[in-house]
Amino acid sequence: MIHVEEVAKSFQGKEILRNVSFNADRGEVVGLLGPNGAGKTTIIRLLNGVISADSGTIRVDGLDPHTNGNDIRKIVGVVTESAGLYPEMSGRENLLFFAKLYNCEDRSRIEWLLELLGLDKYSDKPVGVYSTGMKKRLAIAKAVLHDPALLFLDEPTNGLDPDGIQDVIGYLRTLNKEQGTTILICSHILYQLEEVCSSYVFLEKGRIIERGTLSELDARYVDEVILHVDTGLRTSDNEAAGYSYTVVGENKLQFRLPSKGHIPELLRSILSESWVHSAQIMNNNLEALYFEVRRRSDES
Ligand SMILES: Nc1ncnc2c1ncn2[C@@H]1O[C@H](COP(=O)(O)OP(=O)(O)OP(=O)(O)O)[C@@H](O)[C@H]1O
Repeated sequence: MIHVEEVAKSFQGKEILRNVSFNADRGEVVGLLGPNGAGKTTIIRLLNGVISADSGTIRVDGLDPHTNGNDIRKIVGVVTESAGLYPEMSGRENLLFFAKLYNCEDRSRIEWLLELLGLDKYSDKPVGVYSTGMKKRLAIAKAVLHDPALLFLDEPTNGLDPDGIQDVIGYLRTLNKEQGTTILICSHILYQLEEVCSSYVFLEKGRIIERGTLSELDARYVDEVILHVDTGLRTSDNEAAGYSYTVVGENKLQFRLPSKGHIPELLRSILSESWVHSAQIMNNNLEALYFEVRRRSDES
């Protein structure tokens, strides 16, 4: 669905993207993760045909954004920081206005989207009084009015509280599952969206430093397992089943194990002495992997 190969882009002689290559298959949710200024928004603008690449190949559903920008914009929805909503108009009026503008007026879809995004109760209120989260949700509704096959989201969780983030994750997951929408999400705090992404592309200073699914990244980057066990166990030598531990909180022990294969043996041993309420691997979530990928990239 998205094919990017060896793309380069400079602004005023300054290289912003270099040798950028990645793919997204139909129905995938890809997270594009990188710090401020890495070039994430520039990639969205290239994919959407708003700007052109200096070199390399870009295809969106087989189309070249440089020459087929208008066709691409028919099948793509974009959610950016500036949603371009009219504050004096209600949520419903905004959606109706843009649906007419885009030539896709479908009142039942507008009502469905207002309900899906939890805005039906506020649909008659002016957007000027909406909270940041409500505006963000309305921006998503606006972007998918024409039922796009592809959705690009630039920092969709900026300014949202934890409830708002959970809501956005839920809506994106529904759109992906129910409509089969392929989604590209750009963020510098993407680990909030870990539950919705199927794979990740890591961008740093305009270069792709890593890509893969969470389990592929886990296999590549997690050499030892840092395990936190919530247990009543205490031993005089700070060891359990031959593994040493450090106490990192009330009833919380931290073990460093050579691999996941050692976890059952360790837990069996602890359980024979005391209770265990939980055991959690701390270094294989997206946040931990993100920092590890960047650390190793800095070293090389
Ligand atoms: N039109 C432009 N003219 C000149 N420089 C630009 C232009 N657009 C982007 N840049 C520069 O390109 C770099 C990458 O910008 P971009 O907005 O793509 O980064 P980003 O990864 O989306 O960052 P953020 O997380 O802050 O949104 C920045 O240094 C930015 O100043």
